[in-house]
Amino acid sequence: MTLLTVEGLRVGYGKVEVLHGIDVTVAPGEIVALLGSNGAGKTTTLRALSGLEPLRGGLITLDGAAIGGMPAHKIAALGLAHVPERRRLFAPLTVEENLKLGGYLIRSQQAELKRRIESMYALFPRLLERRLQLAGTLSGGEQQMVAIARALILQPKLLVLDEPSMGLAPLVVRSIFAIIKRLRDQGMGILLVEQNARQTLKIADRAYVLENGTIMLEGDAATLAQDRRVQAAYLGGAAAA
Ligand SMILES: Nc1ncnc2c1ncn2[C@@H]1O[C@H](COP(=O)(O)OP(=O)(O)OP(=O)(O)O)[C@@H](O)[C@H]1O
Repeated sequence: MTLLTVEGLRVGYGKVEVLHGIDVTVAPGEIVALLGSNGAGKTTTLRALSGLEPLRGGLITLDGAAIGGMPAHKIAALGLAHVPERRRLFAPLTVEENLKLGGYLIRSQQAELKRRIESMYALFPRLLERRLQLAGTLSGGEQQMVAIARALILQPKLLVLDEPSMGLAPLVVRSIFAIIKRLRDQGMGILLVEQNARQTLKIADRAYVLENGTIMLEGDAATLAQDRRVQAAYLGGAAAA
């Protein structure tokens, strides 16, 4: 069964086409990595899936619903949650206020929203300790936890994450990746954009390598980690440990 199907996705900015017809699938309970160097089109792909960039061509299906071209809030309501690059929290608001904003689509159901926020504190106990702290004063790792928790409030089927490890210490990256694995094990589909190819290929089930808006390689993550082209371009030339 496929949760997300992307076929022939084309996106551009002005006169420049950035994605030249890419195909991606994600199954429930699967971590799929999207790797590629700077400017390859990874962020653009995630933004197009979430309805934040208009499509120039292609089909996107989420759990059987054609979502390509829908407005972002409708796509979110159908079960796709996006954790954007650099987290984009509301810095002058508290942790809890940020989580409440994540639940905007269920804001009329106060008891349910409260229950879901409590479940986020169970997943990220650190956020319970910091619930009244302003998001802008949190550490980078704590901010990433808020960004993920905020996306999870709507109980998505598919979570797309844009470089969650960016700027974080290795220990913090490990704990964020452990949470991502846990979500996968609960049946969520995960599409993960990362520059940190070595660690990402260790937790991913499958991966795609995007270069200049085209998928150059795809396959199961363990096989790609052994691929000489992937090792040369993304793993510093060394065999993946
Ligand atoms: N708003 C925009 N307007 C014009 N060009 C853009 C815009 N956003 C991205 N681009 C261009 O589209 C291309 C793909 O960018 P994108 O951010 O998707 O790449 P990326 O793979 O996520 O790179 P990085 O790893 O550096 O974040 C780049 O050439 C970039 O300059």
